[in-house]
Amino acid sequence: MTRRVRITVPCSTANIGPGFDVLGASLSLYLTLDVSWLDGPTPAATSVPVTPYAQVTYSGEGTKDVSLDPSQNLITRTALYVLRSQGVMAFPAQLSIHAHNDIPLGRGLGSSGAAVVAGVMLGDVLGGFNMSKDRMLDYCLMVERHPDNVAAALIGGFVASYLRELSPEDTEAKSIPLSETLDHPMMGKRDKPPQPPHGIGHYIKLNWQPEIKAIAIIPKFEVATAKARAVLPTSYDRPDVVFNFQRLAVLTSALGRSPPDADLIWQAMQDKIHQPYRKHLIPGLPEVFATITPKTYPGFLGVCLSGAGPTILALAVDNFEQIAANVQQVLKNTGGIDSTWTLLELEARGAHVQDLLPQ
Ligand SMILES: Nc1ncnc2c1ncn2[C@@H]1O[C@H](COP(=O)(O)OP(=O)(O)OP(=O)(O)O)[C@@H](O)[C@H]1O
Ligand SMILES: N[C@@H](CCO)C(=O)O
Repeated sequence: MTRRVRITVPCSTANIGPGFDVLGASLSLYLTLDVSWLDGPTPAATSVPVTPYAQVTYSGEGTKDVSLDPSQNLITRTALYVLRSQGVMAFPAQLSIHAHNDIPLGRGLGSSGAAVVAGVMLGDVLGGFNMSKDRMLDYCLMVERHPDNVAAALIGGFVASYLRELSPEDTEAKSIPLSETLDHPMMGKRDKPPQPPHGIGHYIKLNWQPEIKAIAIIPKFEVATAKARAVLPTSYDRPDVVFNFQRLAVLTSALGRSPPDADLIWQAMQDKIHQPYRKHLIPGLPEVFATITPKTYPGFLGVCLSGAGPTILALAVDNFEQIAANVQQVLKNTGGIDSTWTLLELEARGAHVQDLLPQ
């Protein structure tokens, strides 16, 4: 019998100023997969075709760039990793996947995190594994190593997360799939990749006042996360670390208070760990940070780089159009950068799978 499901994954903003690789919030832009396949016995390891087959179609953001080859596409590669690590060596028969993506790629809104979460959920549903979200997070962290985006996209809401320190054996197992499964031409292999260690990622949902909205000002160019991580130093001075700790502790509570305290939040969203090193990747960013304060716009709460950038995220309870227009103008005038903007809300639900009626 043909089975049909829809997988919905929200975008996410990571860091929110001082919470580098710690804080994430899922927001109301989505990647959806409409999936159908012939539900039946899974192929035995010895009878699998070397090349995985799935009919993949795609619309929305990234249509020109994203590969439709299931052995190249991040979503299908991740799904295959989940399946193969549990002994299911191929996709089911007559698998068809239509991805519709509203999350712009390489802009700091967690497009890769959403693709990884979608891939893990796809592998789970195709294999019928019924994994818990905690276990899915382990799988996500085998592919995307910082937990902030994937934890927020998977769980939903405003999320703080950390990675457990792994034993040497677990660390070894954790390093295998990335190199052997995703970065290598694994699709020709019949070996079963190792499963992730259990409990790699830990998280807690934090309160976020629903009146706080996220204005995403999205420059019309991409910054690859790998490039934006490569510019960061490998060690920091103690005053800079303490500066971030102090603000991070305050911010995790401040965004949950009503009414939000604009002065407290604006200060608490300052950062010395990643934004100063990334500013040359986004011309005009220092001017944006210097120009817009709670004094210049009532209702404005704070501003930061979204994830690794280049999107700028302004939090506010009012004056959304004016704040967005001001950021766009500063980016244009000082950096020569064109941008679009959109108003997003916290998405509390996180990634989910919906059964659809067979056609
Ligand atoms: N829907 C998708 N389908 C397939 N691959 C995708 C999809 N979305 C993103 N990717 C892959 O992820 C890459 C972008 O990842 P990158 O980490 O650089 O940016 P980001 O996730 O948008 O930003 P950030 O991590 O800062 O939030 C794309 O170039 C593409 O390879
Ligand atoms: N915490 C990550 C998020 C980007 O995916 C970073 O800032 O590099």
